[in-house]
Amino acid sequence: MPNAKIIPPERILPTVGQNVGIINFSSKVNLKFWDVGGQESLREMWSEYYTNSHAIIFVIDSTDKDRLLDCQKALSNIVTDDLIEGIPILMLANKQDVEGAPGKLEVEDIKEIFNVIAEHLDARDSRVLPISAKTGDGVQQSIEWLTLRLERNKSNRPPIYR
Ligand SMILES: Nc1nc2c(ncn2[C@@H]2O[C@H](COP(=O)(O)OP(=O)(O)OP(=O)(O)O)[C@@H](O)[C@H]2O)c(=O)[nH]1
Ligand SMILES: [Mg+2]
Repeated sequence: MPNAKIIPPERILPTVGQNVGIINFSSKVNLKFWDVGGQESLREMWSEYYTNSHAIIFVIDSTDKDRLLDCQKALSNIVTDDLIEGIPILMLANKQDVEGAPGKLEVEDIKEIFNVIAEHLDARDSRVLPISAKTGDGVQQSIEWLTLRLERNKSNRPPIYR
């Protein structure tokens, strides 16, 4: 994103509380993000956010095959919660910049696995997109996808006007 703040990798620590960020997507649309921790012990807090969320972004480490099953379980728990009924879910296959890691998953494989979970979501929009948080590749497209879905889901979850 052109106006995004870059945080040096050595300053990124596991999230324990929450990080809040705002992206001014256009003159009319501001997106507010709550970045919450993914550690097992912190997951029970996720549902606290559901009623006030307009979308969920689920970030997957594409270089870590061993944690895929864990990701699947976590995502299944999210999508079966009634509190998020109808809201778009974007799954990001992150770390696409890493070449040739032994445990790396192809985006196609990630899509296949996560689409099986997403199939259970009635009319809800969901998508797996490749990104690199490090290089920024794919981030713009992901935000565009999401913004379009938020627009579509406006009557179900109206935006907050300020
Ligand atoms: N190469 C590469 N490294 C990344 C990328 N995204 C994150 N990392 C690195 O991966 C490590 C973990 O990143 P975090 O952002 O802490 O991961 P997280 O999913 O937020 O972890 P929790 O806060 O515990 O949920 C850090 O060392 C990051 O610098 C990426 O796209 N490419
Ligand atoms: Mg984090």
